[in-house]
Amino acid sequence: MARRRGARREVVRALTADPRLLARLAGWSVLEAAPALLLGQAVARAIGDGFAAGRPWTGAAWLAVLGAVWVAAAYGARQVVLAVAAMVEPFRERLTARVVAGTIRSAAAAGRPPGSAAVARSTLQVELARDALAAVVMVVRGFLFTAVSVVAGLLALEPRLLPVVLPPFAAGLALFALSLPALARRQRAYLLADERTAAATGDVAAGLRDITACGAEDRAEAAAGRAVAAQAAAGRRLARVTALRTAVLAVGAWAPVLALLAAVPWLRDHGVGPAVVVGALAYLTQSLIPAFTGLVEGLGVSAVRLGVALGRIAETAGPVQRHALPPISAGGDVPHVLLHGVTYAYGPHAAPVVDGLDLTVPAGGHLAVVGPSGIGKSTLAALITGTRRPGAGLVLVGGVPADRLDPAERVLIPQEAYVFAGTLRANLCYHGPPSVPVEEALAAVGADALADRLGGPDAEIDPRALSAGERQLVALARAYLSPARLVVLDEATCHLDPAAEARAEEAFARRPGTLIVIAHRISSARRARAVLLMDGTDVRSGTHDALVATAPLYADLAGHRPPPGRDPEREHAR
Ligand SMILES: Nc1ncnc2c1ncn2[C@@H]1O[C@H](COP(=O)(O)OP(=O)(O)OP(=O)(O)O)[C@@H](O)[C@H]1O
Repeated sequence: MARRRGARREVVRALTADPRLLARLAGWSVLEAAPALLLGQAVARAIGDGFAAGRPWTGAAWLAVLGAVWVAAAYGARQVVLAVAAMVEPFRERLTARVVAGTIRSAAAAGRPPGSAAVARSTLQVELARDALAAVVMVVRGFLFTAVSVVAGLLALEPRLLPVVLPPFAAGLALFALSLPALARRQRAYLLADERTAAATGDVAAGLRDITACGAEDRAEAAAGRAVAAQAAAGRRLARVTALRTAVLAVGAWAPVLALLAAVPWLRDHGVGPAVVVGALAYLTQSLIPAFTGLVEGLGVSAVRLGVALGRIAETAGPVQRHALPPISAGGDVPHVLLHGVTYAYGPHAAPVVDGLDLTVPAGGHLAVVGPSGIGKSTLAALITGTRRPGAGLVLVGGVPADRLDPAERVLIPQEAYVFAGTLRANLCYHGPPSVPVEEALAAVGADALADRLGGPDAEIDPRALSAGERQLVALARAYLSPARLVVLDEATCHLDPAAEARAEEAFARRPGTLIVIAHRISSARRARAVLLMDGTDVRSGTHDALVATAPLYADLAGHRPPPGRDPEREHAR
C-alpha cells in the first residue's frame, strides 16, 4: 500500500514539481483553446454583421480572423505537447530508477545477477505509465480549457444562452463523475482479463511442443478457454457501463444543443437573432462536444491504464511483503527459496496437502524432500516452481512470488522426462544458449556414453527409441545447461540405477545455484545438505543424521529400523 502511494506521489510530483512548467503549459493551453473562445463569436459576427447584412467583406474578414486564430492555436498545440513531454519525461526517469533499483535489490537478495528480462518488463510498465499520464494530462487539460473558453465565449456572445445550455451540460458532467468509479473498475477488470488471456495463449504457444509431447492438449485448451471466457464476461460487464457513457454523452453533450434549439422562440422574444443562435451552435458542436467526448472516452481508459501500470511498478519497486516474514535461517544465509504459512488444497472442500508450511532454502543450498507416496512432495515442487499458487501464504524465489518468477530462473524436471524428435543438441539447448559446452554437461550428468551411442550432439534422435532412463539423462543434461538458478528434480532420476542417480545429483550439487531434490531413494537425502521430511501435518527438517536420531519415520525410511518387508533403499512404497 505504501509503495502504491509512493508511485502515486510520483504522479503528483510530476504535475506540480515545476511551477514554471505548469504556467507555460497553462499559457500554451490558452492559445490552443483560443478558437474555442472565438469560434461562436466569429461565426455570429460573420453572419450577423457580414453576410446577412449584405457586407460580405466583413463576413469574410471575421472568418479570416478565425482562420488566423486556428493557425496560432496549432502552434499552441505543438507547444502544449512539448510542455506535457517535459512534465512526464522526468516522471518516467524517476520511475525507471525506482524499478531498476527494486529489481537489483530483489536479485541481490537472491544472490544472482539481475535478469534483463525482469528489468525490460518493469521498464515497459514505466513506458505505459508515462504514456497514460501524458494522455490523462492532455485530455483533462484540453477539456478544462475548452469548457472555460466556451462558457466565456457564450457569455460574451449572449448571457441569456448560459441558463439554457449550462444546466444539461452540468448534469452530464455530474453523471460522468458518478459513473467514473464503476467505469474505471470494470475497465481495469477487462484490462487485467485481457492480459491474462494474452499470457494464457502466449504460454500455450510457447509450450506447444511440450503440450503435444505430454498429451496435455485438453488441459491447455481448458486453461486458455477459462481465460477467454473470463475476458468475455469482463467485456460484457464493461459494455453495460459503457452504455452509461452513451447516456452521459447524450445528457452532457447533446441535451445542451436540444435545449438551445428549444429555447429559440424564447431567445427570439428577447431579441436574440439567428446569427447568435448559429454562433452558439458552433460553440457547442465544434468545441464543447468534442472536448467533452474526449474527456468521457479518454479519461476512463487512460486513468485506468495509469492506475494498473503504477500498481505493477509498485510491486516491482520494492520487496513484496504481504505477510510478516519468518526469521531468516540461522547462519545469515540469504534465502533463495522462502515459503511462509503455505497452504494448498486440490479443491475448496479437500483437505490441504500442504498446510501452513514454513521453509527456507539458502542460495546455493541443496535440499532433499522425502516422505511417503502421495504425501504432497510433487505438490510442493509445483508450488516452489510457481506452477501452482498457494491457497494461503507466500512462496518467494529470489524475493519474487514464485508464480511471477522469470521462467528462465528455474527449471523443474518431472519424473516422466520428455524428449522431442530433433537433434540431441536441440533437445539440450531448449532453455536457451548453453552456458557451458554441451559435451561438458553430458559428461557431468553421466549422459556422455548415451550421446556417443546416439551419434553425438548433432545426431537426430527418436524419442520412442529411448528408454525412460535415457530420456531422464537427456532431460538432466538439458536442465544442467539451462540458465536457471533454481533446479527442482521431482524424482527425475527414478529410472536410473543408484550409481547413475548419484552421479547426476552430484553434478547438480556442484553446479552453481540452488538444488531441491524430491527424493526417490534415501541415498538422495544422505547427499543433501538439508532434508525436509513430509509426513502429513508433521513436517520436519534437519540434516540426515539429525532426522535419523529424532524422526522415527525417517529412521525407518533410512533403513535404520526397517519394518518387515521394506526395501531400505526405496523409501516410497509405490
Ligand atoms: N491434480 C490433482 N487433483 C487432485 N488431487 C491431486 C492432484 N494431484 C495430486 N493430488 C493428490 O494430492 C496428494 C499429494 O500428491 P503429490 O503428487 O503431491 O504427492 P507425492 O508425495 O509427490 O506423491 P508421489 O511420491 O507418489 O509422487 C495425493 O493425495 C494426490 O492424490
